[in-house]
Amino acid sequence: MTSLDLSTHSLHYRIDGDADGKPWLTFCNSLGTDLHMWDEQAEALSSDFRILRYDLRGHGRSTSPRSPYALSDLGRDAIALFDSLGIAQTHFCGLSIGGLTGQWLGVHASERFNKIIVAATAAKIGTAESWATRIDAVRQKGIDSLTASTTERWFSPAFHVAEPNRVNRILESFAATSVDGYVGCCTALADADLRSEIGQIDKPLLAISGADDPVCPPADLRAIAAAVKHGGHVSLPGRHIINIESAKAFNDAIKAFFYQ
Ligand SMILES: O=C(O)CCC(=O)CC(=O)O
Repeated sequence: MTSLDLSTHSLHYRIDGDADGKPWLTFCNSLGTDLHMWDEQAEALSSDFRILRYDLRGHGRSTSPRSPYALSDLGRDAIALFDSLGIAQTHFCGLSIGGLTGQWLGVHASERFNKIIVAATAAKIGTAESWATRIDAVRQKGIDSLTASTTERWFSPAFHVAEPNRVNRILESFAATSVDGYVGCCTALADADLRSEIGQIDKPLLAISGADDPVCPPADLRAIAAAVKHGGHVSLPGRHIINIESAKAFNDAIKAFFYQ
């Protein structure tokens, strides 16, 4: 297992693709998932990019520092990983809280990035109240108590019926998420509000929405694309975990963005 040890936690990561001068492309996962949510992107893109994927703190095989976390902590985790691997610049793709991390990085560490993709995210996700309710539920009843509602937000019923293995794989990563890590990321989400800052993002940015995403609807992604200096938006069929539900279209949109 490859991981970076920091003073309060360790970050598990994985690199795919050859080291022969190809540009770096970093993927950052969503709440309650792990780096395997990007398996279909890594497979499609690792001949063109050197792919770095990591598990958010408290997710997958990364350990959980004590909560609360701030969005800036998540951004600094990414920078620490780049520094330790000698990555001066990378493209970045993050979904939901991973996309919020991408926005924070675009504002606060623009020089480390080439192009940025943010998917199924917003400059502010949910409300302090909705996150407090989620934190109470997971603390009192455990992560499994959220599985049914999470599945409904993440995937269209038709996709679940057609692709049960792909859905079940990511639900296994959800079930394996530590309560501390999940709660810590919910605290970061409760406080994060980049609406007044994202206008500073000066790198090309592609915002990808799921047309039926009940968490971050297309209007949220359109707003990000409109706020940044060089933004574009595409909407794909599906709900929140759009890189899995519309994997081929997602990969095609990424390729078009990189090669345009
Ligand atoms: O997916 C995320 O990273 C946060 C947004 C959210 O509420 C995810 C979910 O539907 O559980």
